[in-house]
Amino acid sequence: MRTALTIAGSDSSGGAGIQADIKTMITNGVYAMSAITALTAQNTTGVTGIMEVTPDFLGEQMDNVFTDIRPDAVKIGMVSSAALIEKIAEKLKEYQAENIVVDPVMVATSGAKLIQEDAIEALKIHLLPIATVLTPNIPEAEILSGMKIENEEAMIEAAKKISENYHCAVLCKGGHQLNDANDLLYSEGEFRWFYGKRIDNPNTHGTGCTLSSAIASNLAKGYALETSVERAKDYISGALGAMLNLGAGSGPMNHGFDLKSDFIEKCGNSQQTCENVLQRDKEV
Ligand SMILES: Nc1ncnc2c1ncn2[C@@H]1O[C@H](COP(=O)(O)OP(=O)(O)OP(=O)(O)O)[C@@H](O)[C@H]1O
Ligand SMILES: Cc1ncc(COP(=O)(O)O)c(N)n1
Repeated sequence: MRTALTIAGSDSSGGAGIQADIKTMITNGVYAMSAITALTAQNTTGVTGIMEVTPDFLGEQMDNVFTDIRPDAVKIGMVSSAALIEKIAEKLKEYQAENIVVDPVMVATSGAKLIQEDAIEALKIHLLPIATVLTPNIPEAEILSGMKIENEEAMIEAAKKISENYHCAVLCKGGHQLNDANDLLYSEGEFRWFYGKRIDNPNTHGTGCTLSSAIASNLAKGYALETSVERAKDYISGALGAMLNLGAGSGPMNHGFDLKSDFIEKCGNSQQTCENVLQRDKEV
């Protein structure tokens, strides 16, 4: 069985972070492991507390994983401090980790800041250059590229700039755009759009975590980057289209979505999503 490791923060409400990553990895057919960077006390309405682990303890978790069940892919989510980022980079290099997906989590859907200011610089210096693919949303891509993104041309320009500056592929996610939920992949000088109809679902807690974990799972299974993104986009459309509605704020998605339910009508990739997800379920 193929394996994946998530290095991220725990979300007590189960919608984002480590919990979303593990749910996604299991349903995408890989064995899931975790190295936890911080505990957060949060729910669908907000984050009330963050307790970081020490860099040494994070390193110890990674040592235990890599020296026993080596991950075929690694997903990195919330890492709030520069010292933790440096430790992750050191260990990934030591173990020559492959298929590294970096989701540069900065601000939660609920508005809480999940990264310290100096950690953004550490992210640029230590993690981006070793990433296989980086998955910023639009506000994160604006910070990393230093430019405003107000349309699809600017999305292409920003992704190109980040990719060239940090030598990694960039998937700029369009969930924060006004119209459709189209994501742009810029890799090795080429770009490709992954189109998605905007699903009328206010419960988007953990969409970024879920998408990056689904990409990591597919890379772990040996799919090429473009195919991994395509399959991950189908997965997120299915999970959002299942219209779970829990909690008082922006709620979590349904990872156990049922293909026979009516979600196909609601999600953008329609029949293709259904076929890809059926194929995925067969592989599991
Ligand atoms: N309403 C929606 N309908 C369809 N797809 C969506 C919707 N919202 C987000 N997505 C998709 O979900 C994925 C995550 O995108 P988004 O831009 O929301 O990331 P994010 O802001 O990092 O997520 P998070 O909410 O976890 O912070 C992308 O593939 C995006 O296109
Ligand atoms: C531990 C953790 N990691 C990531 C997010 C971002 O997810 P979202 O933007 O959907 O709140 C979060 N809220 N909590």
